[in-house]
Amino acid sequence: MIKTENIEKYFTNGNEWNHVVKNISLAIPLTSFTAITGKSGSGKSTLLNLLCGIDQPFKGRIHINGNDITSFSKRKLTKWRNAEIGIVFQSFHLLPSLTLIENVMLPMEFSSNKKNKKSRAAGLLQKVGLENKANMFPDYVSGGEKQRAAIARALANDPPVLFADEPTGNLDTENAAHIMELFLALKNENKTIVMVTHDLELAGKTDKIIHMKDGQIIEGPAAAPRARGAGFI
Ligand SMILES: Nc1ncnc2c1ncn2[C@@H]1O[C@H](COP(=O)(O)OP(=O)(O)OP(=O)(O)O)[C@@H](O)[C@H]1O
Repeated sequence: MIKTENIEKYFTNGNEWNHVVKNISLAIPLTSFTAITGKSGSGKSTLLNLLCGIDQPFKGRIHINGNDITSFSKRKLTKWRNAEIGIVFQSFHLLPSLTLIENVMLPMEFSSNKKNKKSRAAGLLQKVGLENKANMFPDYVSGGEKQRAAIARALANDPPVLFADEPTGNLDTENAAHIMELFLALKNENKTIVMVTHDLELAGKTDKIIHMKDGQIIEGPAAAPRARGAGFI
């Protein structure tokens, strides 16, 4: 279960405070696929960054699979992130000086399991359909291929939970559909996926939509018929 209790986030520009996440309590069950939608500036990425421990709430608690990540030290949080979650970004964040397979192997370097890194990374690239591009550098593959490599990297340490921030934002419709197929397949392999997206059509393919407005969750577009109870508490 991914659970937040009354989380709050403010940003300041030095003069005034911007209340970006307002007292959000939510619960997302494991092995579900949830979309976070809402207008630009509504707080989607900020909420996602809090859920994956990239950022800290000003107030409130965040529990991921029984871990209160808001109680973790920086060091523990980094270790937890590397082992327990995968993150996919809109702009891929691949290291340009490493080949695709080296990018996928990178998180394994910081894991307790360093065995068979290359064959595990090759298996992940095969899973995302990039077995023939393993030795290419990111600058020489397409946007869709970069994102598939980024997903393979997010899966490097076989985390139960994947967070994705606008993973299809830089892709055309066909590539976006391919990325969605991958996420849906991963959900069927019992991964828990939380994805920020502007795209209501893509969001409609998930189990549940969490709709944000002005830092709060509001009742949004209907969830897909196979919704499995992700929601608010
Ligand atoms: N690091 C930061 N410092 C200051 N303000 C920030 C920071 N990050 C986000 N904000 C502000 O918080 C608000 C919410 O931003 P956020 O990126 O979470 O929105 P969003 O819904 O993801 O928007 P978009 O769809 O455009 O990415 C915005 O007003 C933004 O300017």
